Amino acid sequence: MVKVTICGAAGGIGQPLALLLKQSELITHLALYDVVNALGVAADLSHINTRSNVTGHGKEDMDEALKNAHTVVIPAGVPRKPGMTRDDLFKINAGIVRDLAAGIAKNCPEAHVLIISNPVNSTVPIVCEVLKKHGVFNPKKVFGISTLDVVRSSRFAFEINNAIDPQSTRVTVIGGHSGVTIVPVLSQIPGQTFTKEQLEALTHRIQYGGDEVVKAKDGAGSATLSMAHAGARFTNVILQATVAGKAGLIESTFVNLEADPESTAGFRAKTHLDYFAQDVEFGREGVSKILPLPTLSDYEQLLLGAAIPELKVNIIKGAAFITDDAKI
Ligand SMILES: NC(=O)C1=CN([C@@H]2O[C@H](COP(=O)(O)OP(=O)(O)OC[C@H]3O[C@@H](n4cnc5c(N)ncnc54)[C@H](O)[C@@H]3O)[C@@H](O)[C@H]2O)C=CC1
Ligand SMILES: O=C([O-])CC(=O)C(=O)O
Repeated sequence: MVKVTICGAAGGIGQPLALLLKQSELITHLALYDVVNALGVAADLSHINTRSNVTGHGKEDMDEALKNAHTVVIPAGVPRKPGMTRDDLFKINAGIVRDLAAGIAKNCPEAHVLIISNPVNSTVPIVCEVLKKHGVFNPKKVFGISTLDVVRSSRFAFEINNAIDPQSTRVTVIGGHSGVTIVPVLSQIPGQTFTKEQLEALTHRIQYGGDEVVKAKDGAGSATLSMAHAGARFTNVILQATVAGKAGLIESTFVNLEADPESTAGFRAKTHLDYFAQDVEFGREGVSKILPLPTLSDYEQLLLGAAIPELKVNIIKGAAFITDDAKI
């Protein structure tokens, strides 16, 4: 039995993500949890002729939705409106993610937890702290989904240089998932021939790709379809590695560096960061290896230098939200 639960399944991301995951041969049970309309979305999706069973779970049914899940994907929470930063979402989303993490600790403590809800740089530490409080934290199994930054990098690079195949070119994106904390390592794209101006414009567009969508949607939310694509891509990688046992799969993702203490010891000593987005190789248990940082150009070194202080503030804010007397 491979049960995948989506929390926030009736939302802008949740619905297309559920649709994409309904295509997966590796999922036997797709559980859709939301505080509104989960039953309707589940009934609709359940008519699609693939093998997985679909169940819908409303507000009072979180425990059943999460019970024995193999993987939990979390796009629950509010999206941005124009003029907001991702950090502005903390006020509402921190509490939502905290309560879902407590539900995971209780109902599926062994699950792989894939977090989409923003601000990812803070919501991932929140989930980890809650799981720690319940004594069930496994750093190899908690991931911030930063795949949309990777997807945008390949697509935007292709728009400048058509020789780069947008589907097969995987760009490493390190740091975090907001503004200057997003550091695309474009120097490592094979055959890249960007001018300095192109490189700077491309980097800026990737760092602020989310704002491009927020502005275009003009008050109706942020990226949903491209995020569902990115979320399904990452979830499928996790399932391929953990269920099908496929070796050698690599994606950039925001993780707790305790997932691979040996290979990250030097980086942690230098930066004092406990979380970072970096290329990860996956295995049966989740993180198999956090790969060493790729060689960075001088420009990318500067970007990393700018990312670290903001990342640190975001991480501390998330972890500090789960205090000793936090209601979990
Ligand atoms: N990691 C990334 O790259 C990206 C992250 N996001 C983030 O994803 C989140 C969701 O975005 P959208 O789907 O566009 O928002 P949305 O508002 O369309 O959907 C969110 C869903 O979460 C549900 N929800 C709220 N509280 C809940 C709770 N306690 N338990 C279960 N479900 C709950 C809502 O009822 C709603 O259906 C936002 O925080 C957004 O910033 C969005 C795009 C990219
Ligand atoms: O920009 C936002 O608020 C949503 C997001 O994380 C993205 O599109 O990268």
